[in-house]
Amino acid sequence: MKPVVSQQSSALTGSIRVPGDKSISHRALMFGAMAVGETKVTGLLEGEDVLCTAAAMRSLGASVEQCDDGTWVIKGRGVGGFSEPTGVLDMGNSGTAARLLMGVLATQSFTTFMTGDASLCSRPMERVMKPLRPIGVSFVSRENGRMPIAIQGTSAPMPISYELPVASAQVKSAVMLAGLNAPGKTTVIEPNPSRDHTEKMLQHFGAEVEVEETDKGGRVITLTGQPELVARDVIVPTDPSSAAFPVVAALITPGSKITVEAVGMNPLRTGLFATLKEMGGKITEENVRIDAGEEVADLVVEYSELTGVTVPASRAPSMIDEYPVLAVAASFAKGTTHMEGLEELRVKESDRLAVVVESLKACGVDVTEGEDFMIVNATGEAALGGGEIKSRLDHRIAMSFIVFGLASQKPVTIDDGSPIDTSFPGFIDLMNGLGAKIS
Ligand SMILES: O=C(O)C1=C[C@@H](OP(=O)(O)O)[C@@H](O)[C@H](O)C1
Ligand SMILES: C=C(OP(=O)(O)O)C(=O)O
Repeated sequence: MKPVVSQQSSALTGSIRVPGDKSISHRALMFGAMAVGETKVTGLLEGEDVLCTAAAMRSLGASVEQCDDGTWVIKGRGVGGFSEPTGVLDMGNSGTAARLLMGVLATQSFTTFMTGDASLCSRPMERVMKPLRPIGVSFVSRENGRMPIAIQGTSAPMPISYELPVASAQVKSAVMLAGLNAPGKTTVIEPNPSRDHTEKMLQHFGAEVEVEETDKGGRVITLTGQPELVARDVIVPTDPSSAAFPVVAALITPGSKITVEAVGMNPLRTGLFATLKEMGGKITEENVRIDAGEEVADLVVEYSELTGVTVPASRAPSMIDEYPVLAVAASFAKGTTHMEGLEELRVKESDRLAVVVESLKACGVDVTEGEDFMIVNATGEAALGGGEIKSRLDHRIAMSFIVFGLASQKPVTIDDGSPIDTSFPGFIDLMNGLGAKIS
């Protein structure tokens, strides 16, 4: 346990760069390990979640090394070429690592055992097992589809077509990764588009992936199986989900003006920035460019008097990990912020809906919890603070309430800041470099 105290800070100023994108980093390691040749990755997030993926790839027979200049080099095994690991794969705290790997392992003709920490072992895996079974794989899990699990991969995979019942890039990616090693075409239909890093990066590695928009705003993704993936260099952009914390911190801490450089601006990831602008947040995108196929911009952010808004459910997939920190921004805004379509928050590292509501209440905020919505009422004055927050193995809860404490009247205490290392190593030092008072 690493307790953290966050105190009212004077204006945040300066320029920072947050670490690499977590979603893209996992995929770069996995796809590099399935490609033929040597893949070089720059800007990889060296957070615990991604390091679990690196360790899993090594256990499956790929070579994954970090060079002195910070580049990661992966020597891949080909799409169906992994070897049976001798031990249990430990995916730590990472839902993305576990679920994407279940897709990869579904078509490897051996049995893999997989586990994770207490948070990951409480998260639903049936959502991935259900579409994968018709491909030919079988699973043994704890009750209710919880990890640890055993994955008995098939040597004769069948391609499938699957319509996602929830907007989940992890489920979409698991099906696509299983389809990679099946003959013929695998199709995933998503009613509401989720992050498209798997589609983009598989194309980058030479796979045939077609994406069609439907009349109703959904997407049909078709992958042609059994391509030879060819090693490619990957430049990982910085993570908009990590940029979210300094951005909200600057918006709510009076007098602040900061620049967050080279933020990944994939349109399926930027729902939070759109929402904060609607609330009156002064966020300017400068130097907008395309870096290695992903959109990137420098964000200049100034303290702003925010106003409450209604955030529609349709926006949830593009900001699914950002609701905890949006709820913090809403606590310093004038009026009511109504967030809808939040059912997926209940199955993240913690039940983020319940934990955010409980933590906001501990900090004196007027908040209402519904089955799939949250309403925050605030006056626009500095929120009270003073709460003692339990981070519950959830990095985003820890960082969100550290940000809260920077602008609240009383300090906020977090019982354990160590989960932050899963996605944002160096977070506290980076924030303190801007003038934050976090100890
Ligand atoms: O595919 C990904 O990289 C991710 C997808 C999202 O999860 P779901 O697929 O469960 O929505 C997100 O919450 C997670 O942080 C990363
Ligand atoms: C939900 C998250 O990640 P994962 O599902 O990979 O654990 C997150 O980073 O907020």
